[in-house]
Amino acid sequence: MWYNGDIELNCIALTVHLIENGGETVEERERAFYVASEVGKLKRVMLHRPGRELERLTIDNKDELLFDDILWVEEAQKEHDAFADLLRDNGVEVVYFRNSFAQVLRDETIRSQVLDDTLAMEALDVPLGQALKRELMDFTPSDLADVLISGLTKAEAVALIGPCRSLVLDVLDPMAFLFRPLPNLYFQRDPHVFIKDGVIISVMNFQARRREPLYARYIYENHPYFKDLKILFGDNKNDAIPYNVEGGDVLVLSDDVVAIGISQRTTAGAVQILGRRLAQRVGVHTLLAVDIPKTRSYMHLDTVFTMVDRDAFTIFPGVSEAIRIWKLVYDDEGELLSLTESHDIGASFREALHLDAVRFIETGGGDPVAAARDQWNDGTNTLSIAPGNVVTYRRNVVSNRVLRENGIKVLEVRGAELGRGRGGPRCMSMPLLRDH
Ligand SMILES: NC(=[NH2+])NCCC[C@H](N)C(=O)O
Repeated sequence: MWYNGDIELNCIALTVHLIENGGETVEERERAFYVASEVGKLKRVMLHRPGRELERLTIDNKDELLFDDILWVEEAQKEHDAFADLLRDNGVEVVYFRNSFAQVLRDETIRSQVLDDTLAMEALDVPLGQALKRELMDFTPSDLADVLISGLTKAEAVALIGPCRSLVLDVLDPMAFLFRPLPNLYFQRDPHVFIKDGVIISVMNFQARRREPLYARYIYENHPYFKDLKILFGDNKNDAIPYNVEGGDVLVLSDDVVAIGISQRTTAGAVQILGRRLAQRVGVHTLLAVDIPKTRSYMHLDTVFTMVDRDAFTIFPGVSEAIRIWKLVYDDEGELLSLTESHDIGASFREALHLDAVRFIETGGGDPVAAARDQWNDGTNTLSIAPGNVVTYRRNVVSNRVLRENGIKVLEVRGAELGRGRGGPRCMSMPLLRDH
């Protein structure tokens, strides 16, 4: 079963243990969320099962919506369900974004604010916006979540509100969107990322994904399950373009070290603000800023570099020469104590992780053609579910073999359709709870 309906999250027991503490019995709740590692045993993850939003893709809009092809939706759903089942079979609890969103939409005030924010992001005229809002307010929370995710065309809007005197409506084709679909939502890694007991709500680089973090923020600010969560970025009006940051660029290496890519999607300015906030709010004092080429095929750091074991990373060799890396160290107040460029990636990671050595396992096993093919199909985008145990797409035959030859346990999932959106198992999952 992939879909647990509206009860999910409410019924994830926040287990209450009664523990003895100096003779006194106190309650301790099991943590609902905490991430201080890239590879510690994965316990809970947020996913989004791709839905009707993918049926909106056409050859004309796919580029703007950040896709390279038109997906066979049913097949993508089957692949995604198999991915979720594999995680469950390995002891990971799966929480669905859509359900959490539907739960916060039960509250009428929140429904109204979400609709105001959604409509304000599109240039609609006021009477049209108001007419739409009136209708959408009457949707069930679950239906409203679906419409907000799958978008609304002019034809659908007209069917909903009836005739409306509006220039905006008149100029649009029937199939044009009044608000856009969110087909990239199944890449859950990007709009939000947990670091310890905090979350970065991303500022997305492209218009096509800007409503994803907006809806995530409503969940984090209102869902009782996320009570006491610290918001690290994205909750004030200055955390906005051009201070972009996307979750695919963030690697939580330990409870004191985070690596962030400077990429097509994340700017150095945002990285520096984040460095200060991470030190002040969640006690992460070291930040490794990793500058990578700014192109679509390497859109995020996790497309060229992921951690597969406590001392091992997989890396796309095509960029290793181009990578530049800086270490930023902060004090508890968020003062920047030092900023140093390093010319040796291995040494930076070894030192930051307090290890004697780190291993780099090359995508494609040193063959440049296999490496480029596998990187494009997310062969470097591995999801660790335990130290030395990763989930990858089956299609990356060479890279999977090389990982195994290096002692990594590889669990494969089909990604023939899912991969056409340019994201792999890591992009599709957002860890909420991991062991250290
Ligand atoms: N963490 C990642 N690498 N995410 C991949 C996201 C792919 C998506 N189509 C986009 O362009 O935004």
